Parts: sequence; C-alpha cells; structure tokens
Amino acid sequence: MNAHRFWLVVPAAGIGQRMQSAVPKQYLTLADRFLLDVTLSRLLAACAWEGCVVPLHPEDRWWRHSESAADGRIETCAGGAERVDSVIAALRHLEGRAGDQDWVLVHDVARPCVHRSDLHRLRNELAPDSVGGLLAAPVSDTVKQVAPGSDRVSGTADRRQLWRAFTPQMFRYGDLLPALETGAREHAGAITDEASAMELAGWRPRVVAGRTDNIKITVPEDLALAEFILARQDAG
Ligand SMILES: Nc1ccn([C@@H]2O[C@H](COP(=O)(O)OP(=O)(O)OP(=O)(O)O)[C@@H](O)[C@H]2O)c(=O)n1
Ligand SMILES: C[C@](O)(CO)[C@H](O)COP(=O)(O)O
Repeated sequence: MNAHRFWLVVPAAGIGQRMQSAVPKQYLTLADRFLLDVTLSRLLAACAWEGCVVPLHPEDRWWRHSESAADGRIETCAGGAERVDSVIAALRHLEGRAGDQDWVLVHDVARPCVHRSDLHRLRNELAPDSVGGLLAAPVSDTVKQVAPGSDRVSGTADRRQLWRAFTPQMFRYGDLLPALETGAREHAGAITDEASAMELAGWRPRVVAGRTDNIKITVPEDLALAEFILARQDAG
C-alpha cells in the first residue's frame, strides 16, 4: 500500500479583532512564547509532515521575531482577506509538489492546545477514507436560535445532531483546492472551514471525536484558559 503523504497548512494571517488586542492574537504570549510558536512546535513535534505552509498577513511584522521563522521545515506565503483565501493561497503555494491524493491537514494557528493523540487519531482513522474529515465534538450545551440583532429566543436546536467543528480538518489536495476555490467564488462568507467547502461540493466529511480542550483562542479570556490547559497537558 502506498505510504500516505501528509502536508500541514496553518492559517495565521488573521488580525484577531475579537481579541481586542494591539497585537494580532497569534503573537500574544502563551507560556512565555508567541502563541504561534506554541501551536507550530506542537504540530511539528507530534507527526512527520511532507511540508508545512503558514499563510501570514501581508503586513505581518512579528513573524521575523518568532522561533518558527528559524525553523527550516516551515514555509510562509501571503494570506488573504478571509481564512478561506489564506488556505487557498497556501494550497496554491504547494502546487507542483503536493499530489492530488496527498492529505492536507489545515489547523488554525489559534488552536495551540491540540493534543498529539488527536492528531494521530485523525490521521490514522481518515488515511483509508475516501473523503476525509475533521476533529469535532458533540455539543454538550443546549443551543438556542436567536435572530441577528435580537435578544429573544426563536427556537431550540436538536443538539443530538450538532457537533462542534475543530481543526485539523483533513482532505485530499486534489479535492480540497477546487472545493475551496468554488466555495470562495460562489458562496462568499459561507466557507468558514474546509469541511463546509467540501460539503457544498457534495462530499460528506467524517467527524472524528476529539478532545474538547482543543479550544480556539478568540476572546481575551481564552488565553488564560489555554495556559491552564497546556499546563495540565504537560503535567500528564
Ligand atoms: N484572513 C484570515 C483570517 C483568519 N485566518 C486564520 O484563521 C484562523 C481562525 O480564524 P479566527 O479565529 O477568526 O482568527 P482571526 O480572523 O484573526 O480573528 P477575528 O475574527 O477575531 O479577527 C486563525 O488562526 C487566523 O489567523 C487567516 O489565516 N486569514
Ligand atoms: C475553522 C474553525 O476553527 C472550525 O470551528 C472555525 O470555523 C474558525 O472560525 P473563525 O471565525 O474563522 O475563527
């Protein structure tokens, strides 16, 4: 059986608006390091990768001060206006090197707590799959529907059918790039993750149950929570 090849894309071109900080959140300090360095070092230490591409904001002026900038395994490219554009840019950066059947794992740089066991499980469970999929977890809270601009509940979702999407999301290079390009062109704003583009292209991604401590650093209180999670993970 052909050995599977895995590429890593880590979108890091956001501005972290919801974090309300002067510095883009990927460059905030987490455990005395740039958040970005924590995420990238954990990903690269956990598994073997054919290559790693990190899309950066075109006006990023912090990268050159990061530990990751000195890591020869990491390539950078210019990100785009939306997350989907940054991921497309990274995949185009791999054109000619990544084969259509190669797996691409896309992981938010804003998710530093991803556990190596989840990375191994995702790769091992999806490597034989014909579609690919994502780390996810069933919703444990009741989910209310509230119209934009309203503060009144309009309904309660059936949470038995709801999962929280995490990253990495893992799809074949030859399937993912066209799905993202079509999604970005024809469904602007609806492509919030790789799986949504694949779904719109008619695929049915698999969910692989992952740890719920794989949080995305989005608002200020997430940073202290991530520090706690990492300390607990490191304590074993
Ligand atoms: N144009 C963009 C927007 C986001 N991202 C990346 O996509 C991930 C998830 O996005 P999000 O958490 O929304 O980050 P930001 O867009 O920076 O946050 P905000 O929406 O609060 O500005 C992050 O690692 C972010 O750096 C990206 O590479 N390119
Ligand atoms: C990709 C993602 O992390 C899956 O939950 C999420 O869609 C990113 O959303 P954001 O608004 O770009 O942070």
